[in-house]
Amino acid sequence: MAVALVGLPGAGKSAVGRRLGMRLDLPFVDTDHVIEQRIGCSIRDYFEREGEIAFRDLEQTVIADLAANPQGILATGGGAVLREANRKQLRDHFHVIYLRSSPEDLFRRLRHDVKRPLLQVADPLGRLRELHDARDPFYRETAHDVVDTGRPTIAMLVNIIVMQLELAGIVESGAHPEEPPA
Ligand SMILES: Nc1ncnc2c1ncn2[C@@H]1O[C@H](COP(=O)(O)OP(=O)(O)OP(=O)(O)O)[C@@H](O)[C@H]1O
Ligand SMILES: O=C(O)C1=C[C@@H](O)[C@@H](O)[C@H](O)C1
Ligand SMILES: [Mg+2]
Repeated sequence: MAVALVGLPGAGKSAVGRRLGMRLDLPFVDTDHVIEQRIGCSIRDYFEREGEIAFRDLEQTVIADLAANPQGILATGGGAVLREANRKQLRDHFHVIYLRSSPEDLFRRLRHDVKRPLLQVADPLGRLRELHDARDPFYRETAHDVVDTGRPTIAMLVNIIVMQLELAGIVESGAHPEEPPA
């Protein structure tokens, strides 16, 4: 069983993916972390040094490698869907969930962020709106399911996704009950 999460920067792919992996007792992999391990520096530094195309080439190689042996929960980079090859690899080898968020919600979450290279601009909200408009069709094209992240907490999103995976027959119904609140 392999699930991939797609969505804009800050949609919660890493945060939700990690918790989903714990809930389903599955390994969690984040393509951004795999890339950082390969390049030995932060994505932000790599972007500045080598440029976006070099980063996208590396991202495509990492996604192809992971799709050759799909397993667990995969959080993808926010721009992974920009290349058709990645959209196909993800859709063919994973059950893909689009974590959809409005640019305004993302801006609220990320306004103090300094790690996301595409948002280090004078008008990050405007940038998020542009990214949303440009990428939303690609996320939808890639995804088997769409989950709105505007109101639910991360824990609620994990419950919603587990329910969707049960309905799709990807996860056995009732096999992964919610942890009782501490
Ligand atoms: N539903 C949510 N409610 C509240 N906070 C959230 C929610 N989803 C994510 N966050 C918070 O927003 C921030 C960004 O989330 P996260 O790093 O998981 O995004 P991402 O989709 O992995 O982004 P990127 O594509 O840049 O890697 C984190 O601090 C996370 O805890
Ligand atoms: O939205 C994007 O294009 C990116 C998102 C991050 O996850 C990283 O993959 C990188 O910073 C590019
Ligand atoms: Mg992430």
